[in-house]
Amino acid sequence: MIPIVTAEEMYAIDREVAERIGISADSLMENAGQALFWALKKRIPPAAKVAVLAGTGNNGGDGFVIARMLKSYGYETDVWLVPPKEKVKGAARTALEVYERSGYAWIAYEGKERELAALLPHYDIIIDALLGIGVKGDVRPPYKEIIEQVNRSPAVVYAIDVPSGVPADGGEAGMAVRADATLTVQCPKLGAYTFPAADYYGELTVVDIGIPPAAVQAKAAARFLWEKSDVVRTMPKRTRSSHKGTYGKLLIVGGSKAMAGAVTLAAKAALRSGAGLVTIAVPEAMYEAVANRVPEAMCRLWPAEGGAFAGAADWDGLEIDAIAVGPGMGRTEGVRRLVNELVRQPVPLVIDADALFFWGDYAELVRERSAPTVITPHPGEMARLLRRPVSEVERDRFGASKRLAMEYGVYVVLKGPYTIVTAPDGAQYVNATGNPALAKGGSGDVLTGIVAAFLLQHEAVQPAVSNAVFVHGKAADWLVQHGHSSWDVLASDVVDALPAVLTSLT
Ligand SMILES: NC(=O)C1=CN([C@@H]2O[C@H](COP(=O)(O)OP(=O)(O)OC[C@H]3O[C@@H](n4cnc5c(N)ncnc54)[C@H](O)[C@@H]3O)[C@@H](O)[C@H]2O)[C@@H](O)CC1
Ligand SMILES: [K+]
Repeated sequence: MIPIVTAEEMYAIDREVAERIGISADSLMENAGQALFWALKKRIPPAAKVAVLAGTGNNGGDGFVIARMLKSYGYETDVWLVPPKEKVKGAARTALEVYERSGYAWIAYEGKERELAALLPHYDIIIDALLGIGVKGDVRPPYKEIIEQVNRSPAVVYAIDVPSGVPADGGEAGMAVRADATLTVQCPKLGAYTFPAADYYGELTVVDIGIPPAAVQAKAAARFLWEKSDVVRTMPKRTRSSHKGTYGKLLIVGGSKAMAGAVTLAAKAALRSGAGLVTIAVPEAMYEAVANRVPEAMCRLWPAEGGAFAGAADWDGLEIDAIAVGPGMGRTEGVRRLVNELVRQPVPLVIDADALFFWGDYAELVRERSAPTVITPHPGEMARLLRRPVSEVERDRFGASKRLAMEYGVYVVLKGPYTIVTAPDGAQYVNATGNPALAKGGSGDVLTGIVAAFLLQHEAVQPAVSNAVFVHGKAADWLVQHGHSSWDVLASDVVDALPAVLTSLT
């Protein structure tokens, strides 16, 4: 799990490292520049013509350490310092002076503006060390003009820490570097996972500069990238002595005449994800539509009214270990009553799609539940739950998820690129698998099935949910790597790709 931080947390970590642990700011910058250089060296061909663009702050300081190493290793490198030298202070000043004493020259941008503009299109590589996490507001001249020219240049652009001009914590970027790749220092910043900021990053690489984990833990909120190694570590093993009961009895409640496929997709996904026994409960009017679609699942017909649930459940002889409710069930009065009843059941519960529509009715009941509750809203549904505009949710996905999870004691899965799983204690886990192939009806139903199945098989809820989100995204990634485009993938293809993904995780 790689910690993800805000700019404020990163500064607090730096202070902790300098003041309590005793690694000076100068040493830290030297370590950072060295580590960044080795990461760049793997990517820069020996004959490349390189430009390092350095700004006023410590981001520019990183640039000078990198530039010194590039020169020492024989790379043809021009180093442009944007501000007048006297403006460079602290650790960045040290890095600049060490560079000079190593016998290397730099070019002052002031007075040579036209020269840089003429040269930028001719570099093979541009290293963007203009502005880091200290950027405030819209980028001012002369950075604005330089960034414009960088973005027009055909060179490969590597951004140091963050693409210059992009707010570290996310949000609108005015003028900002559009990097081919970003090498971020020690911890990715929130903006790397928040759109539109994330669009500027290109491929993200985290470069460890040797900050002790204790310093990060002391100063950063519990917010992590959930990676493949975390999935492999936490996926439950299936034992030889197991039987179908070991893996749980899942009830999936959903469907209406207008939306027959959702519930069968969820059921198939749950079975493919290892659920022991799956029963689907659908309005009785839907028998034709679901019968034998998933022969491995059992089917319950509950009272219907106008093609949707009438509101009554039938628990007769039904044994269940978890419930998933929502896929394709519509938003009728009957559905409202039924969802209210399901929330009262003392088993783990996944609430999705139309069942979330009635959140206002049963949110207080959810707060009192003793079994875990997982809700899986997309940003539009999330906005409704919070009674806020969607744009506000999109700007602050981390904050919005955390408020909801902590207020109601639920696990929140805020869907979208970089789905965030938030636990009731506020800890957050970001998923980086998935691609635009998932932007299609049915994707959410598949996810609900996987989440519910994993809940039944994992000891702890958060790994179950995060693993489900990871696997769901990975299945879509597998498809586009194996003959599919991101246009053609169907939700049922995602289910069919689960075997390939699951075998790669054990
Ligand atoms: N000890 C540390 O603090 C470390 C910092 N590191 C690097 O230092 C960076 C942070 O350093 P700083 O805090 O100096 O921040 P920056 O390097 O982002 O520089 C901030 C400076 O840029 C200028 N600026 C701010 N907003 C601007 C705008 N809108 N338009 C034009 N100019 C603007 C101001 O002069 C400001 O002082 C990180 O991103 C990382 O690259 C790394 O070296 C690791 C260690
Ligand atoms: K930068």
